[in-house]
Amino acid sequence: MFHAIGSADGEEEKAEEDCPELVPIKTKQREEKEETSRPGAKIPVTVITGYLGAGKTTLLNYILTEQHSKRIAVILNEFGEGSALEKSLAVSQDGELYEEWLELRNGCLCCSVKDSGLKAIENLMQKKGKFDYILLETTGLADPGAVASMFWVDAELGVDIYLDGIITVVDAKYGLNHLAEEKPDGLINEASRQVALADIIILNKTDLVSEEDLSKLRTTVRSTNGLGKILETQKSSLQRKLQNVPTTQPHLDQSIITVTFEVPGNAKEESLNVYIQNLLWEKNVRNRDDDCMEVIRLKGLVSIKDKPQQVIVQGVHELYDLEETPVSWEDDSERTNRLVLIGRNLDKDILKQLFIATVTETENQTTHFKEDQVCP
Ligand SMILES: Nc1nc2c(ncn2[C@@H]2O[C@H](COP(=O)(O)OP(=O)(O)OP(=O)(O)O)[C@@H](O)[C@H]2O)c(=O)[nH]1
Ligand SMILES: [Zn+2]
Repeated sequence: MFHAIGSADGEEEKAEEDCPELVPIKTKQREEKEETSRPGAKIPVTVITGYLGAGKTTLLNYILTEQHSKRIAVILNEFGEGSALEKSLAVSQDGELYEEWLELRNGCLCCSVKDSGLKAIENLMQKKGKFDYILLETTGLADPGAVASMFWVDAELGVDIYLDGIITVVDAKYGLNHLAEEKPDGLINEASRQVALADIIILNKTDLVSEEDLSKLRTTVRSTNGLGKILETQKSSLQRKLQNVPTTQPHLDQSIITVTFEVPGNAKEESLNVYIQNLLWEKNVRNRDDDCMEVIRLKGLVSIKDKPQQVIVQGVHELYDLEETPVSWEDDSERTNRLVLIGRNLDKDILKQLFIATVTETENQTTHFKEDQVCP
C-alpha cells in the first residue's frame, strides 16, 4: 500500500478506487537550485524493499541525513491509514532534510503496488527539475519485481526516469524466519523474492544477533542471490536498548492484515507495556474465532500519562520500544493514541476495546486476558 507522509490536518482517505495522488506538503523556496537539473536528463530511482520492520525507513533517514549535494525526492510507502501517524513516524528529528514532503494518498490496494507506484512517480515527474534522485520505499510485503517492471512497462515514464537499483533490507534477527516462511501452493515468499531481486542486500540489526546467526543468514542470502552485494549494518544511534526475548517459530502462511485505530486519552506507561506485551510476548489475545492474534509489526503515536511529550512505539515481532519525541502535546484535549498493527488474525474491535481499557484503567486494575489460553 502506498502511503503518505501526510498532512497533519488529516484530509480523510479517499474512496478505494482512487489511485494515490502526489501532493506536495511543504515546498521549500529553492529558486536558486530549480534549474540545475538538465532538461531531458533521466532521473535515477532506487527502490528500497525489505520485510516489515526490517529498517527501510531507518535507511532512508540515514541516506537523507548524510551530507550530499543531491536533491532527493522520497516516496514512502507505509502501511496504515492515519497520515498524521505516518508523518510523525517517518520524520527524523527535523523534516528539513527532506527536499519535499510528498503525500501519496492511500490509493487502491487493488491497483497493486505497480499501479499506485507508477501513478505516484508520474505525478512526481511533473515536478521535474526540482530533484536529482528518487528513493522509493515499498511496503514490507511488496514484490519488488512488480515495482521494477513498471519502469519498462510504461514507455512514457521510461523517458524520464530509470531504475538505478534495488536495495533490500533484511532484518538480521528475523530474516531467516522470513526467508523460510512457507506459502501455500509452493509460492516463493515475499522475503525471498525481495532478496533475489536485489542489487544490494543490507543485513541490518546486526546488533541483535550472534556472529554465528549472522553467518547463517549470510549463507542463506547468498544462496538466494549469488550476485548482489551484501552489506552489514546496525542502527548506530539507537539510544534505548530494545527489549529482547526469545525468538518465534517460522510462520505458517495466513493472510496478513493491517489494523489502525485511534483512542483519545492517556495510558499509564505500565498499562501500555502490559497491552503491548500481551500482544507481542504473551500472545494471549484472541480474535472472535478464538485464534491467537499474531502481531508482526506495530507502530504508534501514544500519549503517556504525565509525559508532556508524544511517544512513539515501534514493534517488530517481539521487540519493541517506546521513544519520546521532541514534540509535546499541545493540550490535554488533543491527546490521542494512534496505533497501527499488522499481522494475522487481528480483530480491530477487540484490539481497540483492549486499548480503551488500557487508557481508562484505574490504579490497580489490569486489563483482563485469558491467561490460561496462551497461544503456541
Ligand atoms: N536493534 C536495532 N533496531 C533497529 C535497527 N535498525 C532499525 N531498527 C529499529 O527497527 C524498527 C523498524 O525500523 P524501520 O526503519 O521503521 O523499518 P521499516 O522496514 O521501514 O518498517 P515498515 O515500513 O513498517 O515495513 C524501528 O524501531 C527501528 O528503530 C538496528 O540496526 N538495530
Ligand atoms: Zn518504513
